[in-house]
Amino acid sequence: MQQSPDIAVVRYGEAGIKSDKVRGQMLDRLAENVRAILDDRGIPGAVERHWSRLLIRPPATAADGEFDADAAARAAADAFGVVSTRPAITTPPAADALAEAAVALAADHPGGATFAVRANRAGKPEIHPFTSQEVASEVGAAIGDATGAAVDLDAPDRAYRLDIREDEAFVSAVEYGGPGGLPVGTQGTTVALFSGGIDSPVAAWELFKRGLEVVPVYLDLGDYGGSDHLARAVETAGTVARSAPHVDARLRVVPAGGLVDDLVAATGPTRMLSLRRAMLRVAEAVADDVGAHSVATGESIGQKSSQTGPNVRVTDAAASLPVHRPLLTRDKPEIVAQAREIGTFVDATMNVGCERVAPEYPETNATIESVEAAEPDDLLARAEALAEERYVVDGN
Ligand SMILES: Nc1ncnc2c1ncn2[C@@H]1O[C@H](COP(=O)(O)OP(=O)(O)OP(=O)(O)O)[C@@H](O)[C@H]1O
Repeated sequence: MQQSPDIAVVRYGEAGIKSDKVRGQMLDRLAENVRAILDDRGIPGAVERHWSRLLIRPPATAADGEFDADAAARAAADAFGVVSTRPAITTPPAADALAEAAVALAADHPGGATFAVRANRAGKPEIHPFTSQEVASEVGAAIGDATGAAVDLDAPDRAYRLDIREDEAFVSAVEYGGPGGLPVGTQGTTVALFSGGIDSPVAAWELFKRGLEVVPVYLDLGDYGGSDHLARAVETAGTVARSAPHVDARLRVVPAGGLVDDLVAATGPTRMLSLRRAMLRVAEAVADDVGAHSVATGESIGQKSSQTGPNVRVTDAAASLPVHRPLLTRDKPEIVAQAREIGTFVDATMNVGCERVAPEYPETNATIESVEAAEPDDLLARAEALAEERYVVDGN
């Protein structure tokens, strides 16, 4: 019998609790997304939908030993909608076969580590001559005999998992956590204002996580921006898009230096609000072109003067599409921790971009009237027109 993992088992979350029709559509999409990640990373694997899991098996064309179940499981764990993945050994659904596979996996059981066996059985009860609990203790006894390790059912150092179905079973000792959420492509498209700083990449990641296709838009602020600022945006956009390689999430760059220069010359305390309003209009114009239903930012309430409650009202008044702010209620340390975790945190804080455009004494409690009175009359129309000048930068 096979003694090393020959399959990757993929568990999904919320898609599984939808109505049959919606679940079917979501799982087709999830399977497609996992295939795209495997292709993008050059990992062979045939993705199947199967009962309450996706399975990744060796492709029909794979030579012996060419399929790397662990690599497939690790890659699939990046797909939005996936809760966890496990490289596993396929066995017949019989207790002795399950025990043999588990003992094979226990060959590298760390010395002194405790373990538990978790069994999950589906199918008609009469098919298997055991309950989940009975088979778990039988397999547990075999692992204990082979390794001398102690059982800890509450907080084991390692869990051996048995996924038992009517005609086959899967035994695993390793589990990779996925992001959860919904499969990308199931919730339409949004245009995200993307500076490449700490917040907007995390916001884009959160939007992907809820199944949206994200089109990132960067405004090049001319003398207030800089090539390193743009390079950072390209790099972080590429990092976020790695989990959805079949979606066109390349950075759209809009040359906005002239508009910013004029805004700096014309405005004082309300400048950042006018800039944010112009940004929203650029994003809306792009949204119209790409068929997006909304726009998004990385703003968090009260984090900056332009993001106070009253000021958010003023910026939103320039938009007609819904403005999504996935980080609205998040604290900065949490956002920083998440940026590190998803790989978008950039160490050097650049003193470029919005920080340099900001006035010395920014307004924190603006009214729509005061902002409109200060900003150039043609600002929003000019912002819409600028969207036409966008170009695409591919970070990969
Ligand atoms: N140059 C830019 N191009 C596109 N969007 C931008 C740009 N600068 C800011 N934004 C958008 O405006 C939001 C608020 O920007 P601001 O600089 O005030 O805050 P921030 O918390 O530093 O954001 P970030 O960390 O995302 O740069 C950003 O999250 C982003 O959505």
